[in-house]
Amino acid sequence: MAIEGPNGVGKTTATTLLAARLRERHDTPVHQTTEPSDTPLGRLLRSSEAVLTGRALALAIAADRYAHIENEIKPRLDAGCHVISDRYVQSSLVLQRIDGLALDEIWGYNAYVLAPTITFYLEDDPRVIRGRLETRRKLSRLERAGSPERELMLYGEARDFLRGRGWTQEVIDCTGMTPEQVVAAILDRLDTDAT
Ligand SMILES: Nc1ncnc2c1ncn2[C@@H]1O[C@H](COP(=O)(O)OP(=O)(O)O)[C@@H](O)[C@H]1O
Ligand SMILES: Cc1cn([C@H]2C[C@H](O)[C@@H](COP(=O)(O)OP(=O)(O)O)O2)c(=O)[nH]c1=O
Repeated sequence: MAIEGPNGVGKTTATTLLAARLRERHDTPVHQTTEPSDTPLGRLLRSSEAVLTGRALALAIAADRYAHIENEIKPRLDAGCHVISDRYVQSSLVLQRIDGLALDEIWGYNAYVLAPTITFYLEDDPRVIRGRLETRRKLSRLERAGSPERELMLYGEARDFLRGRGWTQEVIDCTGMTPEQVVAAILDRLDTDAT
């Protein structure tokens, strides 16, 4: 499954907590991962954002994603793990648009990825998200170029786009929720699907 949403909404917090709660509940192993991937290529991308922009970044991010799927996600799924990714294709459908690309072009680079069983989109009041970003010491180039309002809007468009392609998606309205409550809402939805 994938956890998505604007910078600062709480993706990493929720992904980590969700992995912990799933580990407590199930015998099935849980693998927590992130994009860009935790590999030399992923780390290179994170440190190159000033010089890697637009189409070059979109292609490099897509290459990292395909390698992530082949080398990490698929083998874990084949071994029977639950895999939770903090960011996935939808991040490209939002961030690469902020970087000047059209949705169709970005999708063209990502069209062969493995569709998640479900994607959770975290949303919150943009003022709350902005308040959190202001406490970060250093914002990335794309964090500075975008805004919580714009990212929320573009995530909505990404969702419409993927709905047309049959992807299973769920919005979690995190307004006023603690991380535990956010994860409880995700687990509720997973339990509903399981019954
Ligand atoms: N539900 C929440 N309520 C209050 N603060 C939160 C919540 N979720 C995350 N945070 C805090 O907000 C900040 C950004 O969270 P993070 O998980 O890093 O966001 P993201 O991965 O989406 O950029 C962190 O300081 C985190 O502790
Ligand atoms: C996953 C993904 C990341 N990125 C970029 C945005 C950021 O500059 C960088 C790192 O992502 P980000 O999640 O913001 O990093 P961190 O975990 O350090 O907060 O990768 C894209 O441009 N497109 C993508 O699809």
